[in-house]
Amino acid sequence: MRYYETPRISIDRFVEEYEFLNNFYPCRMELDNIVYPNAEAAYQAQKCTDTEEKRVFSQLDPMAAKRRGRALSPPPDWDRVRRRAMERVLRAKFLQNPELAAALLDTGDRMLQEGNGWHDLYWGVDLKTGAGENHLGLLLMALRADLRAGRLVPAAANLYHRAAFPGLRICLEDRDITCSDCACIVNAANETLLGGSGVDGAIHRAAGPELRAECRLLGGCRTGEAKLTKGYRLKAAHVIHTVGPVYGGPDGDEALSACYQNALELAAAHHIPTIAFPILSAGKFGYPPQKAAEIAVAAVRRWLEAHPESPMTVTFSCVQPALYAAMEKTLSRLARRGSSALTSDPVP
Ligand SMILES: Nc1c(N[C@@H]2O[C@H](COP(=O)(O)O)[C@@H](O)[C@H]2O)[nH]c(=O)[nH]c1=O
Repeated sequence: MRYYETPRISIDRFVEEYEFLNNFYPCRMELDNIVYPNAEAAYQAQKCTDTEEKRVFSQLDPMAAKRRGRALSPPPDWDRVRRRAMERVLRAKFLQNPELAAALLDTGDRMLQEGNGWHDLYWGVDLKTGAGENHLGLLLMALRADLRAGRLVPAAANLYHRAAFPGLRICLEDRDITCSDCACIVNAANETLLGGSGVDGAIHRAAGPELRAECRLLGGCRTGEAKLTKGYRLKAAHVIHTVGPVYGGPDGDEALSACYQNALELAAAHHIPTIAFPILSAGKFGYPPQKAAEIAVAAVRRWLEAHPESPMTVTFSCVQPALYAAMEKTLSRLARRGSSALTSDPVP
């Protein structure tokens, strides 16, 4: 039985399908005219008084933001104002990402506790001893109550950027793949196909338990292979699950290319016209961003070029700034070579 299948009154770790409650969860939010890629970056930036210093955080992945924030000397009254700073960040995160507000409401009346093993007794509680003040959990529960009572209202849609590379039949977006408008999204699954952390947990949470029930019937999936299910509560009608390789293993790059090619083959066999990929193996499986980006683009290009008659357009959904930058660089280089037009517009 996996963590999220255990019947429970409280949610006492922000992992797997509850990872969206974690400040490391990738999601865009704007605060004081700066757009951040995750709540950790937005929070750590609040330690800076200088706007240009704050702006540096708009490009940081959560771990880099945490490290940089720790190295700063915070304002003298930080201990007094940090809870209020976190409240503003959480409001921005959930009100500007309506799908996350809905997921927070879906936690019902369950106690939210940021159980951790790194002895943060202010924002969370120690998983072993249960000691801690749990301010992050308390703020999330207060926000949930405000949402439920209608005192706070989420935006109608979230903000993201989309770069089109029409000559390549490829787009790049910096929004969460679970919000994709494509007919099919690709899940970076593990071999069990029963859900996990990262994008896998996010897709299972957004699709609902019916997805896990269908996945159970599939008998797992080997690295490099791809399997199709319905999308259930997702906007996407289908999900293709594929298992990328862990970085550094033998034949990993070939297996990674095979994931893209097999997913596209399966999509085409089901007459799926639009498909969104995350950058496979670039999260917990450890591929460096540039390498993962180059393999992703090369594999998709190879398939599209081999199928000129196919109506398929491919979107890469990429919420992490370092990965987005690597993808943009790789696609722009390719588009220039193909002398294709390049547009980049904020949406909606
Ligand atoms: N967690 C997350 C995304 N994570 C992205 O999915 C890819 C696989 O990472 P991993 O799941 O760690 O193996 C990787 O490119 C990572 O940046 N994407 C999204 O749209 N939404 C999410 O909630």
